[in-house]
Amino acid sequence: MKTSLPLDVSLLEQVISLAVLAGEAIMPFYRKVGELSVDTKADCSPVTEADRAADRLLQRQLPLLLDLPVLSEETEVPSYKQRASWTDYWLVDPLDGTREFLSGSGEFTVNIALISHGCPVLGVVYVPVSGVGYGGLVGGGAFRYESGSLCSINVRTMVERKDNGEPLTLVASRRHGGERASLLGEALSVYFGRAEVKPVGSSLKHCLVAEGKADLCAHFWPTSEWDTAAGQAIVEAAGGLLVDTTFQPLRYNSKPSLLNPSFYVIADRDFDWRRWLPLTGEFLE
Ligand SMILES: Nc1ncnc2c1ncn2[C@@H]1O[C@H](COP(=O)(O)O)[C@@H](OP(=O)(O)O)[C@H]1O
Ligand SMILES: [Mg+2]
Repeated sequence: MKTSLPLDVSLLEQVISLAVLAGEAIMPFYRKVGELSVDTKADCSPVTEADRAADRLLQRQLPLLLDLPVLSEETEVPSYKQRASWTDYWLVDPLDGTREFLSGSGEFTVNIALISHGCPVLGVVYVPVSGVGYGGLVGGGAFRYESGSLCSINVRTMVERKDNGEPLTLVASRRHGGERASLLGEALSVYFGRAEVKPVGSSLKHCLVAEGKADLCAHFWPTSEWDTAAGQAIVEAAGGLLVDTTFQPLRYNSKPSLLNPSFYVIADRDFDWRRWLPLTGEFLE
């Protein structure tokens, strides 16, 4: 379905600027992370004042760019009846990877996506600790942001990977479903000679695929729609895919639950991954 939103690089740059501001709201808390009080949400995941500070900023600023509803991990989710009428909306995880934030690993991100007709059409993932960001306009290119400038990024093909002598690189959650990702890595190494499994927190996983540093991400643990939407836009804009285990792209706001199924992020969309990947995605550890 064609969107009527004014999608261009200027909008993407403005969203990146907001993600940078959200990062600036988070960083003072990160510098004194040992002193932060941590609350636990219904899904047992942690939340802190840093998540809430970034959320407040994005709730205020995003509608000034495009006056649309904002659905966020840190704000009460409207009923499905109410949400179902939305054609376009902002979908936000103000601090993705809160466990990584608390551990001090730096692998946490600000995720902002624009959804139109159930599909991510624009996405930004920003890493406050490094100051590096990623942006994607589906059909309009993907970019890496650093020190105020953007450069184009693309996924790598399996042939490019092989020609460069790189092992097949699989990224997976640092904390969830690790056993299953390791087994998949072992199985793939039988076919591809060498396969490395890299544990990475948050949506950085998707960005490593988008910028040609990884070939695959396998996520066999529940996530919510705000965890994947921005990364999906970036990966698709860079030429890749984010699909469920039947190889259908993830859709958004299409059911009462906001939980995603298991998914794969795929760099080379023309490679016959169906031959090599498990086609069931039960959330097994
Ligand atoms: N049981 C569960 N249900 C829903 N989402 C879950 C979950 N366990 C983990 N997640 C999501 O997975 C994200 C972390 O993914 P990863 O392990 O790949 O880094 C968390 O993001 P937050 O840190 O934003 O809460 C959280 O939203
Ligand atoms: Mg998250």
